[in-house]
Amino acid sequence: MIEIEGITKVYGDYNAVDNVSLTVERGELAAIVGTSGSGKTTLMRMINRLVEPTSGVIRIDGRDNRELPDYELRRGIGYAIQGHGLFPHRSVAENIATVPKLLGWDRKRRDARVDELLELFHLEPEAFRDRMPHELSGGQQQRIGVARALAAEPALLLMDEPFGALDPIIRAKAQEDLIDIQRKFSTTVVLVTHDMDEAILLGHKIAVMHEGRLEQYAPAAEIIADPASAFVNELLGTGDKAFRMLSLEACENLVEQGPAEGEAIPASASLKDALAAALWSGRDALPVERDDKVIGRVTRDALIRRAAGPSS
Ligand SMILES: Nc1ncnc2c1ncn2[C@@H]1O[C@H](COP(=O)(O)OP(=O)(O)OP(=O)(O)O)[C@@H](O)[C@H]1O
Repeated sequence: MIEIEGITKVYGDYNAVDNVSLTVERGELAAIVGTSGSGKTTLMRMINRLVEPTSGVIRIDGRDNRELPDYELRRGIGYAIQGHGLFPHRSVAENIATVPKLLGWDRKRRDARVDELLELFHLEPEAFRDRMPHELSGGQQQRIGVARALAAEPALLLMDEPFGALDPIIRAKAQEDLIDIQRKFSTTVVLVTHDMDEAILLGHKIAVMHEGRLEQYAPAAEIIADPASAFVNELLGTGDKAFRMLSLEACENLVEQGPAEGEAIPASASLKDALAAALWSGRDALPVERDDKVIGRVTRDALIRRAAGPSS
């Protein structure tokens, strides 16, 4: 659990982060979102003390993060950044094993962990462990960057725009990987992004920053239905709200019995994807399937009704 209490960072006479308080529960993913220069990165870097706060306290699992020397604190916290930051003259395996080595893990344990992580990120260990970073694609480098951050099984992972530079397809894959890994290991994650769609997809809670202040900290559904300020509303984009609402729910929540023709949609697909498929294929209803078996249908009318805001 991370408790941020009244944290402020002043540069000159400018409050880059202004009296922010929020708590991230253990095993939760908090997405910090906001415009450029709103203080997202500064706030996150105060958690692992890459930036020292001007005032306020940050506690990690109940302990003030100033109790440990900063290098020791950072060994216990995974950190992944945009552009991955891999060591160019170290192999993939050496990069991933950086923190385990500092922590004194023996060779056998390090090698096993490297292979385990490569497999987790769908990179064949035999083919990848001895490559150098320049022998990888951008998307592969990015995955190695995240694997390195996870290597010592940190309970806490900080990610600063980790998928910012990826193309949309690789980005979607990397986001799925993160969701799987976060669930599997119950890692507490703080992720900085300027992309509201990414925040809604990944965040159990979303922190909206504006000019150093925290405008709202709440689950996505609450932020969409009840934005705390004009700025939050603007960031959500009024025109996109209906679709954002639909993106939060899976088809299985809207399944009904009845006829439907054509290609089925998976029960785990979002309502937004279902509406898109219905509109694109001109169908009034889509079959919904789970484990290759049709379990019912979703209708276009029901999807449209579900997209209506709270005031309608
Ligand atoms: N070391 C520094 N010295 C002076 N000002 C700084 C320093 N680091 C950040 N700032 C300022 O603090 C403000 C917040 O910066 P920060 O990097 O936290 O924003 P951000 O929300 O992460 O932005 P972006 O999305 O563009 O990365 C900015 O106005 C920035 O110029």
